[in-house]
Amino acid sequence: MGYQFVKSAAAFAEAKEYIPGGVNSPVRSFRGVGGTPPFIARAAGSRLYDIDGNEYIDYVGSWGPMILGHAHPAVTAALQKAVLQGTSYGAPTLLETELAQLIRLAFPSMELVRMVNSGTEATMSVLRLARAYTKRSRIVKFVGCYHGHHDSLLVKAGSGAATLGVPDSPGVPASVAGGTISVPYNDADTLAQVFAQYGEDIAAVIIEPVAGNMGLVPPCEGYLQKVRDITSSYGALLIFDEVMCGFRVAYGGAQALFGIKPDLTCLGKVIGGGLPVGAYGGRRDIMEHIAPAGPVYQAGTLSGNPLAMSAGIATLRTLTADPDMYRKLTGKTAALAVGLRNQAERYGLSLQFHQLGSMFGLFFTDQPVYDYDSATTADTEAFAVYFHTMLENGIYLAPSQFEAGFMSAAHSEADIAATIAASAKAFAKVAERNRTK
Ligand SMILES: N[C@H](C=O)CCC(=O)O
Repeated sequence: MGYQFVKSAAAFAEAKEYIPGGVNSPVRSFRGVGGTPPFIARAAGSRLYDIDGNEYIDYVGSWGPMILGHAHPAVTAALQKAVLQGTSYGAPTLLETELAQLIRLAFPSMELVRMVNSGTEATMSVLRLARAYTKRSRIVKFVGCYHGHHDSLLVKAGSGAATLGVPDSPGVPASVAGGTISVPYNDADTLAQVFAQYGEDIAAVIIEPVAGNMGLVPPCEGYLQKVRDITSSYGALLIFDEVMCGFRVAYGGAQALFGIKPDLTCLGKVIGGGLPVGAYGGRRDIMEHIAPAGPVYQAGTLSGNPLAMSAGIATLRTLTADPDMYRKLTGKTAALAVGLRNQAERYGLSLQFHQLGSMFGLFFTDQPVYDYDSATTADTEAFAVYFHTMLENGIYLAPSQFEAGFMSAAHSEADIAATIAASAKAFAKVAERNRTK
């Protein structure tokens, strides 16, 4: 008997009566691949369990935060301890300073750190800061990079927006979007041209240094240094959005991996251990413009929430307790990459498989993928066939090839072998579909 989604289908129908599209974030609806999203009942280690009783090896990891796996004992113990002491105070705690210290140890460029509640909030706040600090108005972003859903950055966005084909959402005022210039990722020449034209009015460049929201697209060699040089020469700030790749491609994120020092950095996901959190930080002279140290207003009732801080601290301390943690994460992800590539080759499929640290991405195209346009040469129908075959064989992937996959410390060699075996079946189906279409 294969996987059944009877209870999930009923739950989805009921959810649509109360929640727009039945979900609280569009990508969860499976709109890009079709079908019913499994409603999840619980998770442990590398596994998800849905309300129909199906079990999955999970490579979504709640879209990145679950680097230790689900319900890791260190995280659940920290949460159990914290919850008994109250869930929110709206007042300073020692936990906030402790997490800020851990973040600065990992990301020395973040001399001061402000906690917020999501990655969107971090990128939204950091743009206000950049505009205030530089007294300039324009922002540059990269086509296909996604920095959350606030107005200034929901312009040529990746993630759910690209998946759904609505890169510019209705409701984003033209006057706001007009202040954001979008340029292709991995193309330093176009960035230089934009600066030649608008450089005196560009407050900041915001970039996912490893683009995880158009699938996984790493920077070309030397590219980030060029972006750093261009921004510095015009006095614009360089903002690394490491919400996704921070603590993923290396403990110190892309800035440690590639040796580039941004002026400001945004974090989220891993630093909350699965609870809602975000953070931004950077050069002290810039961050001291944030209220109450300075005049740039930004606030939050739940910012620095003790549960989120506790889960984040437990996660970062567990990550550093094992000196071999990142070598193992990278090794497992590489083993998955090799296995998938071999299976794809066996079925005569041309795929682009990218991997960096514990992140990976897979594109059904024979073209090299280095930016949004090349990513969208990928065959989304082939991906949908692959995705559903994987799901029905117990492998839970992001329901879009324009989203990265994530390995966790909890994934075992047996999990990886099972994933490669399921991929053989899925690639066979894609090859069959290609023959008959
Ligand atoms: N790519 C998005 C965030 O990282 C996926 C999560 C979402 O949109 O719900």
